[in-house]
Amino acid sequence: MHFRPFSPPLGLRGGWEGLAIRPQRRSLTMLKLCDVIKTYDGKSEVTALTGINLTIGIGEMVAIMGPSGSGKSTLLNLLGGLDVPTSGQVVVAGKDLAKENEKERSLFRRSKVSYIFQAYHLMPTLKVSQNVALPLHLAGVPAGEITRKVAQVLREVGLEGRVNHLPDALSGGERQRVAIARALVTGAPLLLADEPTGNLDTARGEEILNLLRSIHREHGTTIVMVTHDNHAASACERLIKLRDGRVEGDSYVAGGGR
Ligand SMILES: Nc1ncnc2c1ncn2[C@@H]1O[C@H](COP(=O)(O)OP(=O)(O)OP(=O)(O)O)[C@@H](O)[C@H]1O
Repeated sequence: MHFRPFSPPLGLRGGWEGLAIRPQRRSLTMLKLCDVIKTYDGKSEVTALTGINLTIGIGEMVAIMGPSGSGKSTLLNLLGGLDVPTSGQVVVAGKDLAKENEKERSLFRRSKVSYIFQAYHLMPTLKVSQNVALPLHLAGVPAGEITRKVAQVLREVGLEGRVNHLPDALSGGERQRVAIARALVTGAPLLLADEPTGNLDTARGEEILNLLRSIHREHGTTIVMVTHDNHAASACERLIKLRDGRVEGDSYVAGGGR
């Protein structure tokens, strides 16, 4: 991978915010973290994140890497509103999530954030089309609209021939494509991915990365992906490295995200 150092060029002393490969989107902020600290209470207190400051623009595709225990999952949980910081601010799509109650955060998550995971997390007793339809049913979308949207996203991920299969009858790559279709169907502007290629062989992993890149390009979805894999990270435009709960590096990837 070739990284461009993450420092503003002359004339952009205010920072990267506003600098754009596609300026109409990048000038707007999707995620902003200010002085974020996250500690977990237990027998002894663990500080998982310590003083994170980060801005991610609308339409960016970002990889988060770091050793085990460096705080990647904790960060992803905060970005998705699944957890709140111990102190500091996490603003997602203009909303300070710590100021919302659990019900408001849950409604916010449903419309703005979608997830994919290493282990797919599909409902084993539901067919492909039913798995993909689930978030729309939960949101009370009318049946006709659900049928149309599900067919559309299944076409987009190349699974139109698998609508009536159960997850068990699919390959790992196909299961991840179902999970991506389920993420896509709500039209959420932020997609959080936790090791999305972690269970796949190289070829299947490449297909998933290509699909994510295409979603990012076609829909302008902001994608934040935790990964241990350098190759997966190079599919992104920007790499944020965590170590010991801090941002150790933040750089743009030459040719990433294309
Ligand atoms: N619910 C929790 N309670 C207590 N400590 C936790 C909890 N979740 C995470 N931690 C601790 O916080 C630190 C950061 O954990 P986190 O899971 O965010 O790291 P990670 O970079 O995602 O690790 P991995 O790559 O192994 O998944 C670790 O020291 C972990 O043990």
